[in-house]
Amino acid sequence: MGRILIVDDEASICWAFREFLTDEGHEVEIAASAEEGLRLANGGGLDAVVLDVRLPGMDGLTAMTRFRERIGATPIIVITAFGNLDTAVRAIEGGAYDYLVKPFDLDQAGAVIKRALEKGTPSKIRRSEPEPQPGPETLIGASPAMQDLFKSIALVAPTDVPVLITGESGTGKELVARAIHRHSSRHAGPFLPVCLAALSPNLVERELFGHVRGSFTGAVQDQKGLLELAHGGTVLLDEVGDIPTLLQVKLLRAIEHREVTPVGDAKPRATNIRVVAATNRPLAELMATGQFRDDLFFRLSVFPIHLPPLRDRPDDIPVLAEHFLKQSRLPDGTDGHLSREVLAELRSRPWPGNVRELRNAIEHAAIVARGRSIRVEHLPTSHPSATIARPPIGREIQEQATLWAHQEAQSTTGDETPLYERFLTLVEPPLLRVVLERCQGNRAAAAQMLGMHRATLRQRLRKYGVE
Ligand SMILES: Nc1ncnc2c1ncn2[C@@H]1O[C@H](COP(=O)(O)OP(=O)(O)OP(=O)(O)O)[C@@H](O)[C@H]1O
Repeated sequence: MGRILIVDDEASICWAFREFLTDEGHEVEIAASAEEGLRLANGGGLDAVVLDVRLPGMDGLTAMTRFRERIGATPIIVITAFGNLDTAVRAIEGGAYDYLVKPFDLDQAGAVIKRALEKGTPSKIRRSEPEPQPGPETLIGASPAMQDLFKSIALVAPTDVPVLITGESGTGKELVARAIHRHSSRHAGPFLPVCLAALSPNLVERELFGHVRGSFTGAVQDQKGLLELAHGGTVLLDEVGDIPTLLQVKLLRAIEHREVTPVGDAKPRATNIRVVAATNRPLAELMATGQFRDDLFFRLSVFPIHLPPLRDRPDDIPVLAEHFLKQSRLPDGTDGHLSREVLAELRSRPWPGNVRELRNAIEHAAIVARGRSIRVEHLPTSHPSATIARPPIGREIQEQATLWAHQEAQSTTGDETPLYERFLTLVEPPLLRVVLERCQGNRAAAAQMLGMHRATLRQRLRKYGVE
């Protein structure tokens, strides 16, 4: 049990905390401002502090340093009413044990306090500069998913572990990778993105690892690869699922041993890089089909971050749209806000191209509106939801079949039916049904379309009970 100081100017929150924590057997002190909290902290004997960011007078983040002088490593849990990446990073860097975004429930807060009392605060404390005005690299978001994302970035950035960012095209994977780099100790080093899907397979090796003179026709001089050029910084391996299988071992070696061997060279060279990988294809499925090595996957995904599609986080649409409007050199005469009708229209669209498509739509509308307020008719026409990017269906079937085969091959349920037979029972009936339908029930035509003898077709239809 501990003595906990709550610093919040909202009386209802203090009251709720007092009730809840006293019931749990803790002793609770309340302060309505940072100044009052600091005075109470002077008395010593605290086991944890819960500190709101927005306070009258001195704000919570500024007060953190002062609290640290008084309470040493005692855990501080920060509460914020709205989160952005800057708040998250400053809270974590200031040595906050964790932070809670309002509204939170008391059970959640209680669990965080309990963990803090058990484990204490991580010792690494570093000051950060507040982020400048929002710019093209600022991550914007108001949804719970984005709040979680800010927290993940704040937690993972100062470490050196590899991060795997997944999400559909245009959800902001590269922006997240840049934010991780910017808030890491490597921020003064280079950030080098490489899109593996854009390189031909034989170029990938040279691009990543470099080459030495004479290693192939045209190699007139030594050339460092990206993994060496990024020494001291971060490499973003975009579309990492597209890296040729043979190179995956070499990449794993580079990450694990921090060394690269250029094409045509025998001696490895040391390189100190952090790898962030991104993909919009599910790597687990590529692994199932043998296109992606398990060991590389586990190495890259030490800290996975998933970015949900924009249609699943509509609360981000208004803040993103107004951010893009401000970025698009707002003409005079508008106040930078969008009307209720425009916001409603934006929220109703499916955004298959995600945030990228939204940004393009706002830029388009700003041009068409020519300095006046944007109206619904200024927006480009919406694409129907059917255009939501899906992988080619053949590939999907192959991936599903592979997953199924892995599962069945391991299964011990004792089904006596041979595996091949069971597989056909899954895939044949829909095929036969569709073909028969197309041939309007004419079995001879269906057999011809299927390339199957009529008697075989008849026998299969009977077996599956297809009419
Ligand atoms: N949360 C966000 N806040 C502000 N801008 C964003 C956000 N998410 C995405 N964007 C903007 O949307 C565009 C696409 O983002 P980004 O290139 O990072 O996506 P991606 O997921 O890497 O896409 P792809 O898979 O096609 O490479 C960029 O202009 C980026 O600045």
